[in-house]
Order: sequence, then structure tokens, then C-alpha cells
Amino acid sequence: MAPSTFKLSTGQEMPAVGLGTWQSAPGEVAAAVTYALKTGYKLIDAAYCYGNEDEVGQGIKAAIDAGYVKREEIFVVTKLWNTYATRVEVGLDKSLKALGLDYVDQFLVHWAVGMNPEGNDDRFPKLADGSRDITWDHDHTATWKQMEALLATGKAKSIGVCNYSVPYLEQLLKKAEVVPVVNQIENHPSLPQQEVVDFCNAKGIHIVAYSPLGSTGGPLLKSEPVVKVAERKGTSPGTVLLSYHVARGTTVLAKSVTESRIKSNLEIVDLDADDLKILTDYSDALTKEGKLERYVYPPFGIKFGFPDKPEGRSMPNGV
Ligand SMILES: NC(=O)C1=CN([C@@H]2O[C@H](COP(=O)(O)OP(=O)(O)OC[C@H]3O[C@@H](n4cnc5c(N)ncnc54)[C@H](OP(=O)(O)O)[C@@H]3O)[C@@H](O)[C@H]2O)C=CC1
Ligand SMILES: O=C[C@H](O)[C@@H](O)[C@@H](O)[C@H](O)C(=O)O
Repeated sequence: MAPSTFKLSTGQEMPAVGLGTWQSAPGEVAAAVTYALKTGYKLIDAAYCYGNEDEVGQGIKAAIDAGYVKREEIFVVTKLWNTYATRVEVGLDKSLKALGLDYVDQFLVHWAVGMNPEGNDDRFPKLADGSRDITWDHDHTATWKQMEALLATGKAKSIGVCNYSVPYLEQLLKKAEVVPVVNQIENHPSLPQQEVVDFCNAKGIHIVAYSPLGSTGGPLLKSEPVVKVAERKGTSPGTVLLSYHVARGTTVLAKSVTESRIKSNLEIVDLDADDLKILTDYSDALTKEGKLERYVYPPFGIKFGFPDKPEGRSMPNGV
């Protein structure tokens, strides 16, 4: 049977499926979070940059007040935004205040980028030409040292990263005293990212898959091999896309503000070797043909070290 949690290097049990909250509109997200916790979700994924942590927190509080869950039974994740890359504890404190919590179960570096802390916007500072106001000499490993220092405060039970490629992880591990507990990355059959998944597996870094449905509108739900596996299993394409990760030993985050979808996204089925082969063959073919689909790649203009994205400016650390 598919596992419902995975053990992390910290000893924490991280749920296999979680609710995403990116682009969940204010006015909708609190109800979505409460409904998810009522329905059986234990993992909620948030971020400062989503601009809705206050409502996510209200949704959590409502679920606790209603007796659906206790705080210690749930796993709340949030992320350090780039404008706080040199002020890590300030960033965490802002998130905790918005969420109405005194700790998070996991705090993640959102992107290995620094953005101007004194720019023209708290989240998305821009230059006069409209491009992002990036701190080009930023050292992402310095941010990690500040992340490590948070553990002693008890305000973050574990720390990890998002959007880290193999070369960025190699740089970080050279300086790290604490190995990131997770690497949260875009992952699905159209972007398997096997090189970074294998690297993380070898280092004990748990993979958390985001945009499993292909992000906004769920374009992967129509993907031909996914539909084929769904027919074989007598289930839905959504269930196949989410179960793929659990079969790979990966936690998966799906966003929805629609009650019926929130509920159905919690249904995980066991995919057998033949099902997985259909999906893996598809991934291999896309890799070979250079047709991988990366749905989330914000315009930082930086080369992050992912093989499918060779373009962009190198950071001073030389990736
Ligand atoms: N660390 C990072 O940089 C990133 C982290 N993330 C995290 O991962 C989460 C998930 O990724 P996200 O990019 O949001 O995209 P998803 O792949 O989860 O897709 C979300 C979209 O699919 C729709 N949807 C959800 N369930 C179903 C279903 N069963 N059937 C049909 N459509 C469905 C949603 O619509 P509706 O809501 O209207 O139901 C929404 O439009 C994010 O919300 C965020 O928490 C995501 C991107 C980057
Ligand atoms: O977590 C989701 C994504 O990473 C999101 O935070 C970014 O894409 C952000 O909107 C940006 O534009 O940089």
C-alpha cells in the first residue's frame, strides 16, 4: 500500500500529499485550507511571496478550533522570500506572524536568489526597465548559514531548499553543517529531473514535488500516457499524476481551492512497474527529444544549473 508519510533526515514524518496555496486567492484560500484539514490533509505548503499567509493561517486556526486537527498533528511549511535573503530570521518572523503560528515544521529557501531588500517593492522590486531588482553578488550559501542558525530558535523545526539544481546543491553542501532536509522542485512525468532526484536521494534529501498537474489549469491531466495509465487503473489522471510521486518516494503538493478536487487529490493508488514504465518511457522520450515542459520558471534571468535551462546569467559563484 502507498505510504502516507515519509521519514525525513530529522526524524520528522512528512506527509506524502499536501495542499499547495500558490495563486489561491484571498477569499478562497482560508476555506480551502480548513476543508483540506477537515478531509484528512496533514500538510499545508505556504510562502511569504504568495501574499496569502494570513488567510492560510486563518484556515489552519479554524480547523484547529473546530477540532478537525491539533497543531502538533499537522505539518506546516513556509518559505523565505528573496528580498529577505540577508535577513532570514526577519523573514521567518514575518511569516509566523502572518500565519498566526509560533513555529513551522519546515522553512525553505524559496529560490537561490537575493533581491534588493530596499527596492521599490517588498516582494517583487523592479528596476526602471521592468526587470527584477536582483542582488547579483548574492551568495546563496550565506543565506543557508542564517537558515542553520534558526534551528536553535525552535521557530523552524527543519530547514530545506526549493529549486536547487545539482551544481547549486554541491556548492551549498560544501559550506553546510546541516544538510537541507528537503529540496522542493517542479516534478512530473514531463519534467522528471532525474539527475537532481538521484543526487538528493543519495544525500538523504527528501524530494517534494510541486506543480504535479502542470500548475495553473492542470495541463498534464490531458497528457496521453497519463490518461492511458488512468484507464488501466480505473482511476482519474489526477490520481495518476499524484500517485506517481508517492511511488517514487516523493512528497507531492497539489493546489486547489475546489472542494471536490481537494478531496480527490488525497486519493493515492499503488502504481505497479508496468504503470511506471509507461510514464518513465514518456519522460525518457521527452528528455531525448528536448521536449521537457517546465511550467514554473520566473524571469530572474539567472542560470540556476538545470540541464533543460542552460540560458541566463551566471551568479558570481560560477554555476
Ligand atoms: N517552491 C516553489 O517554487 C513552488 C512551490 N509550489 C507549491 O506547489 C503547489 C502546487 O503547484 P501549483 O503550481 O499550484 O500547481 P498544481 O500542479 O497543483 O495545479 C494547480 C491547478 O490545477 C487545478 N486542479 C487541482 N486539482 C485538480 C483536479 N483534481 N482536477 C482538475 N484540476 C485540478 C487547480 O485549480 P483549482 O484551484 O481551481 O481547483 C489549479 O488550476 C503550489 O500551490 C505551491 O504550494 C508551486 C510552484 C513553485
Ligand atoms: O512557489 C511558486 C513560485 O516559485 C512562485 O513563488 C514564483 O514563480 C514567483 O511567483 C515569482 O514570480 O518569482
